[in-house]
Amino acid sequence: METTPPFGLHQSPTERKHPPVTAATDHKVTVVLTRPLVLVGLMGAGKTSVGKRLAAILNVPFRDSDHEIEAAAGLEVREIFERFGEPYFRDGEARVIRRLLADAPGILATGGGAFMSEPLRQEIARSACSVWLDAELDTLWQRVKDRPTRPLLQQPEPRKVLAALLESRAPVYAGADVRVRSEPGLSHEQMARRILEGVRAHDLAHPGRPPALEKKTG
Ligand SMILES: Nc1ncnc2c1ncn2[C@@H]1O[C@H](COP(=O)(O)OP(=O)(O)O)[C@@H](O)[C@H]1O
Ligand SMILES: O=C(O)C1=C[C@@H](OP(=O)(O)O)[C@@H](O)[C@H](O)C1
Ligand SMILES: [Mg+2]
Repeated sequence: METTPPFGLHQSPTERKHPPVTAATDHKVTVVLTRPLVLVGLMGAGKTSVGKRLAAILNVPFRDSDHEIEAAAGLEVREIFERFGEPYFRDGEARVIRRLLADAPGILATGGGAFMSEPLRQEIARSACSVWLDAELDTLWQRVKDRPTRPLLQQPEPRKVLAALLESRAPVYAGADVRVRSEPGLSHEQMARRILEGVRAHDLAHPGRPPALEKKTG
């Protein structure tokens, strides 16, 4: 069983406006998150729960756009949909994500619909590294079916709704920088470590861009 983080983390000097945040150290190697990791994917993919685990491993801030919207509105996502409608929610979601993208680099879990916005995708591409948590319909359904919190699924035949969303959104999620498959049986911890591997592989494959995870020794 893995018990130690893959590496410690120090925020390095970057061009961001926020000061460095000192984080866990591990051995002599430190790693700096130079831009946010933005988790995208359908409801139930694990953006919120795996994202929290990932942030804990890296000892960086965790933010969830749904949570931020709820805190700002003083209402649950379901209530915002009911009282003000989806377009109102999407406006708030875009505003919140823009704000969080400008924040100190950390893990940002988005709501499953956020990445459908072309302008937001462009902003995420400029200032972050996006990671698609890609799970099969059966896996997603098992995870969301008993919860009343997702307004898009509070209708007849919710599994069909989820299937249709997966079909229409998957090609858009596929535009994320990194794709990590969420297979049944993989724990949150294993998923978080897969994400780190994926981001490192993406960094190596794109030497022209500063890496999202910068390794430092000493
Ligand atoms: N890899 C995983 N292993 C086990 N359970 C998971 C995994 N990923 C997500 N879950 C569970 O599925 C449910 C939905 O996950 P959540 O993180 O809220 O997804 P999202 O934010 O993408 O909608 C939660 O109960 C969560 O604990
Ligand atoms: O897919 C979507 O459009 C939505 C996903 C939800 O977040 P999760 O993906 O975290 O469940 C939440 O933002 C809202 O219910 C709409
Ligand atoms: Mg979530």
